[in-house]
Amino acid sequence: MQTTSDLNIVETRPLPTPAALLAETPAGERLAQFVARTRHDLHRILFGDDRRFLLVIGPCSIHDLEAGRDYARRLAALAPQVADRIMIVMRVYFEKPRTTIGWKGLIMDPHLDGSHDIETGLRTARAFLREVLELGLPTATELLDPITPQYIADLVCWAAIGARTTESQTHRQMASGLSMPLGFKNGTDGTLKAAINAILAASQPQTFLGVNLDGAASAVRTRGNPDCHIVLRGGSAGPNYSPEHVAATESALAKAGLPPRAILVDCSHDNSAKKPELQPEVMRELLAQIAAGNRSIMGAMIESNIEAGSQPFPQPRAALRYGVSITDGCIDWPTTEALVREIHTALAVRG
Ligand SMILES: O=C[C@H](O)[C@H](O)COP(=O)(O)O
Ligand SMILES: C=C(OP(=O)(O)O)C(=O)O
Repeated sequence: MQTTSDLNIVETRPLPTPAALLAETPAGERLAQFVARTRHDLHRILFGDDRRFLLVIGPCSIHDLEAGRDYARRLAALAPQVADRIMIVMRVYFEKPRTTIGWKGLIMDPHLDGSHDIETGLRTARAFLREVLELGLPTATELLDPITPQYIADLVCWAAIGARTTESQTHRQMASGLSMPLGFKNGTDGTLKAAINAILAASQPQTFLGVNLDGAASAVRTRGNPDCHIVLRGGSAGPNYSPEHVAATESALAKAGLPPRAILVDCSHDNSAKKPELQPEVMRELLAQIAAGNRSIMGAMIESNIEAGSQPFPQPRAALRYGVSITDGCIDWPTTEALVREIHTALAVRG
């Protein structure tokens, strides 16, 4: 018989079920309460009932657990000092979308050697998210593979759909079933349409193919996620955080029948021309807009790590420098700490 399928498949390796990994690393009642409370607070910040500023901040990706812990401990010590005006949520990013190819994150390749031990990746991601929550720090992550959420979403307070997948029906359907506030990035071309369509689609009930907690292929029916919003990250035509861009975003949201005041600005990516050291300047520009009366910039995203910049990858693991990103460049910890304090001071104008 002529074989007509799986011609390009090398191996299909079954994974533990989501239920098995959840039982192995349970959230526990205390952390589940913390996640639920944080999501509620995020909803109130994003949609206008809470005057705190949302700051999603942390490494572009987690590749070294010890450095990730070190970063999380520093952020957890800083967060309470500014908590009256800023809600800090740590970027705990395990899935990296690539423009062409490259390391796809700790879930896909936890040993950083191309062995793609996804089982260990999922297990490690769950355990690390729990550690961050244990520090009292809310968690943020990008959700990329549509099966991943079953393994980790209960430990995630805020999620992003990235610029490369905002236009994907698969991701919009997945978002419609997710339980946390979720930001859709604008497309890599810098236009808003895909993100606005995504918010509309994700707010509606959807039915799609997924897996249940026992790992069985399932038809998943959703209610729609009412807590989706836009994230401005710039695009190929340049940044999109100026007052004019923000005003245009407000009117595009209003025209689509969406709340015009739930905008998060990513200071990194094309808003800083991929030069991480420019992020504080972008942030200062946002603070100037807020001081001038802007009421729609509800928060910002910053890529920050222990050390500045990024390092080439792949390279031998032993040669990697501690605390330096292996994906996008970041600002270092001293810059981060000073910037967070500066944001806190500047936000006094909002009362
Ligand atoms: O935030 C991370 C990157 O910008 C994104 O994953 C794309 O990376 P790449 O263009 O290096 O593949
Ligand atoms: C991949 C990311 O961003 P974007 O989708 O905006 O490129 C990210 O925030 O890690």
